[in-house]
Amino acid sequence: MTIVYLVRHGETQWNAQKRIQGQADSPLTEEGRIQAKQVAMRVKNLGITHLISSDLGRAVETAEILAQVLMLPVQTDKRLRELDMGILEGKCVSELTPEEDMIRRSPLSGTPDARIPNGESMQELANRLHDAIDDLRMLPDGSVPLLVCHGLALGCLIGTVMGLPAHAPRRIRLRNCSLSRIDYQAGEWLAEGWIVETAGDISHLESHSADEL
Ligand SMILES: O=C(O)[C@@H](CO)OP(=O)(O)O
Repeated sequence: MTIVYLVRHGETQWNAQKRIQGQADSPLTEEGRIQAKQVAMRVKNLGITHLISSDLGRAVETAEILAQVLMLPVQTDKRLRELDMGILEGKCVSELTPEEDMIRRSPLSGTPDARIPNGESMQELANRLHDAIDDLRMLPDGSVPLLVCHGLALGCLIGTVMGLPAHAPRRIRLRNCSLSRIDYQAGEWLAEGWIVETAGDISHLESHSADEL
């Protein structure tokens, strides 16, 4: 069985301002760095063997804090990036026009093939994420990778592992530095494939952690 831990990056300046990042970026806040240290302590004794991060700065910054505790190098994989949110990246949610807000919600509200102009669809996001996790099955036996990734990306990954379509409305909360786990099971009793063990656990965080936009 392959075990994969999933961590959403720590709080960023734009998360705190409710400004849309997507594949744009902003640095962690002080709170975000504290969250990263707390999740690092949580996973310290879980036998993590590989630390793989989205190549966006906020994920790498979180992964580097984990790396100091886990004493592992950080590898990056651009397939773990957040949903490309096209023309809305850099905008504050509170400043969106009603039309822009409708566009923002469209990929998250059950509309197949919806995409923010110049962005990507949830199915395209799901495809690259599943390619990334399927590659993890090629790691040597006993490997336990931890991925540092993003809110919409992890929500889509967990939803699709559970059999929901990529465009299904979001029904899971993934706060900054929440911890999730998926396993690849190949036993006789249960359907072969990825299964969700834990999603969105924040019991290791000592103060407020923000939900996604
Ligand atoms: O891109 C963003 O602004 C948010 C969307 O939820 O994602 P994350 O902060 O997890 O990268």
